[in-house]
Amino acid sequence: MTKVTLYGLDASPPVRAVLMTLKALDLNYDYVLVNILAGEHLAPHYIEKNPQHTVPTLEDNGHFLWDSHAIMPYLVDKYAKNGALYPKDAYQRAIVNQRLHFDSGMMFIGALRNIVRPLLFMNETEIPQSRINALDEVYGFVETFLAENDYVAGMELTIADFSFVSTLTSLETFLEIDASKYGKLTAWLERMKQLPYYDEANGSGVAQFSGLMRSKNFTIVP
Ligand SMILES: N[C@@H](CCC(=O)N[C@@H](CS)C(=O)NCC(=O)O)C(=O)O
Repeated sequence: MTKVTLYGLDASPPVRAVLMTLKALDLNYDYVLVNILAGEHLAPHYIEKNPQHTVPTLEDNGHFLWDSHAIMPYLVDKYAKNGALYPKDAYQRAIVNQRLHFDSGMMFIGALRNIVRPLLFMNETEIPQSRINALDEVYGFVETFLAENDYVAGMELTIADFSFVSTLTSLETFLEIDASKYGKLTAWLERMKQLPYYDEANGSGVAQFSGLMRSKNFTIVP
């Protein structure tokens, strides 16, 4: 029987995106905690697996792969009974890829990491308002993606939804999603929360993330 190993911790958004994929595919997996807050990702045995020392990392049959945006397509291509989560049609797949790049570059690095890294690793407690404004811009883009779609890359659930929901629910720690302004985004979030594996794969981890951030007693400054 197939068994893969995921290295990570629940507070990490890209780890949660991979957890949602594993659950959606109903795959057997081992989960190895890598506590990046305690520096465990810098241990030589972890760097041997992933020299970029990020979480998540996937181990499959002696092979190592990192970056959630590479891991999720791999899992679907290799293990899904059907390709719905990562469509085979070239155009549909390209749309999913575009969304994955949007998450990777604009939402995760451009918006979230810009806020989180100084709080967690540089002992800063003030967040410039301009970084919060970047979140509003992101919410606006996602609202546009959802204008005529039930899910972020079309009418069907895909791995792009897993990336988006893990990042967006984390961004909410810093800027609430205003339902009157972002109706489609709010409705999609509710749809995602109905998934049977949502709480286990994303809900509890995002609560940990949010608690950790709030423990830094940050303030937003002009
Ligand atoms: N694009 C990567 C981002 C991975 C990432 O930056 N993870 C953070 C935790 S959320 C991390 O491992 N930080 C520790 C480090 O960069 O050394 C992905 O989607 O997997």
